[in-house]
This record gives sequence, structure tokens and C-alpha cells, in this order.
Amino acid sequence: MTAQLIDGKAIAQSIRSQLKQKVSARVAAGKRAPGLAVILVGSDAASQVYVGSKRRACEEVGFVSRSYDLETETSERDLLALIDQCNEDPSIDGILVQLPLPEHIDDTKVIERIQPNKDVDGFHPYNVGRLAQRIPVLRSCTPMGIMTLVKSTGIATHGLDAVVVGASNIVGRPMTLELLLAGCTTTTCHRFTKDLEAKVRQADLLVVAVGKPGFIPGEWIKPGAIVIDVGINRLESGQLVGDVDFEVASQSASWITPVPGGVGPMTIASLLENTLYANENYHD
Ligand SMILES: Nc1nc2c(c(=O)[nH]1)N[C@@H](CN(C=O)c1ccc(C(=O)N[C@@H](CCC(=O)O)C(=O)O)cc1)CN2
Repeated sequence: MTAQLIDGKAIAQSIRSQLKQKVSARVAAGKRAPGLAVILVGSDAASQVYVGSKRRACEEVGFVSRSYDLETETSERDLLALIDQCNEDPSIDGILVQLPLPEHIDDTKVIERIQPNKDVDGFHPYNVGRLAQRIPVLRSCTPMGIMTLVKSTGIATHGLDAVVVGASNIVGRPMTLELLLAGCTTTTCHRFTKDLEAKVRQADLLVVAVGKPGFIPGEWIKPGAIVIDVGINRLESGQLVGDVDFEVASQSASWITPVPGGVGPMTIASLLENTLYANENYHD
């Protein structure tokens, strides 16, 4: 079997076009355009690329993007003060603090300082708790984007055996909650998991987010599985690859995401969707 590609880039573009239409209709009706504060601390090269993409995406769909580029040495206190300022600003619907933060800043404190109704990353314990209780509001962007990709295959998720490899706060844990909400029987694997191969081999739906190139051999993929690769690893040659051995995996999978052009663009599309949601529902 040769897998069909899940084209995240095209799906994200279509979401952006729809958002652009909605925003221009709102503005034509005299409403305020959604505003997103994008905060970058330090000069991590990958973060600069992602933040640049987020800012451009905002402008493309007609949002107002406020950029805050802070020095690596910025104190935690100053960052928290900026978040307080954005929390109070009625023209800002969403606040995004790009991760990872420099080591001297406690990311939990930062995430918890953002008002939950402006937490368009969906990382605040309130928003994660809402998802855990099956009443999601602002959902974590990467898992939310992945659910859109899975839906695009037309395969019903109820009753699927889903396996998530990686248990981070940003992807693995909220992903597990999303899949549970979608009716999957979900297994979350992490560094202490015994016999990872056996668990991956029984996955109808596999999500891998570990950040190690080729971590999952293609031979482990169950015939007909949906494979979602969250990893973005740059090889010395400059090539970007995922966490799954794509060539071999695509011989068994029914659907698979490419890297690049799979999950990554959906993270940004979901951020835009969340920002419009916050604008319409919380700060209209
Ligand atoms: N505050 C946040 N920080 C981080 C998040 C997040 O959701 N919120 N996620 C990741 C990084 N990330 C978004 O910030 C992100 C990663 C990748 C892409 C993307 O479009 N990737 C492209 C390839 C880009 C390249 O050339 O490197 C692709 O996969 O096609 C977008 C966003 C960590 N931090």
C-alpha cells in the first residue's frame, strides 16, 4: 500500500483564506480586527523563524499583530509585567509567548500569568483543564491542528487505537486528551514506556512528537494506519525530516503527514483560529 499524503500546507492555507474572509466581514460590519501580541525572548534561530511566520500569517488574514522582541537577558519580572500590560489592553485578544524561553525564566509562571481568555496557545491550566473535562474552549494549537488533519482524511476516529509517542505539555499530553475526546482508545508513550515497538505496531492512529530524526522505524507501522509526524529535525545536510522513517512508513500507512508541510503549518493556522475565537467570544 502507498499512503496518501495529508497536505497540511494546503489545509492550513485554506483555513487562512476562510479566516481572512471572516475578518474582513467583521471589519466591514464595524467590528475591531482581532489583535495578537507575539512575544519573543532571545534569539533562538528556530523561534525567530516561527515567530516571523506567525506575524506574517496574522497580517495576511487581517489581524493586528503586536511584536515584542525582548533581549535574552530580559528578567522574568519584566516579561510578567509585559504580559500584565497585554492582559489589560482591550485591543489585544491573544497573547503568544514563543517557547522555549531562556533558562532563567520559569515558563509555568509565564503561561499562568496570561489571562485564560487571551491564552490563544491553549497552554494555561484552565484551558487544558477544559479540554480534560470535554468542554474545550482555547485548545493547544499543534494537537488542534492535528485533529483537523485527521478529520480531513474522512476516517472516523471513534474506537480507533491511538498511540501518542511523546508526553510534552505542548503536544503529547493535550494530544492524548484530544484523541480521547474524539473517541479513541489512547496510549501515551514516553521515555519509561516498555516495549514501544509493540505499542506502535497496534496503532490505528499514530502521533509522534519526540524530536529525534527517524525515531520510529517504518517497519513498525500497522498496515492502514494514519501516521502524524510532529517532529521537525534539521539534518547536517540541511534537510528537514520528521521522527518517523517516512519512506518505509508510507508503504504501510493509509495516510501520512510529510515533513515539512504537514503539522507545522497547522500549528499556525490553529493559533489564528484561536485568536479569532477569543475576539468573537471574549472581547467583542
Ligand atoms: N508558544 C509556542 N511555542 C512553541 C509552539 C507553540 O505552539 N507555541 N510550537 C513549537 C514551534 N512552532 C510554533 O511556535 C512551530 C513549529 C513549526 C512550524 C512550521 O511551520 N514548520 C514548517 C517548517 C519550518 C522550517 O523550515 O523550519 C513545516 O513543518 O512545514 C510552525 C510553528 C515550539 N514552540
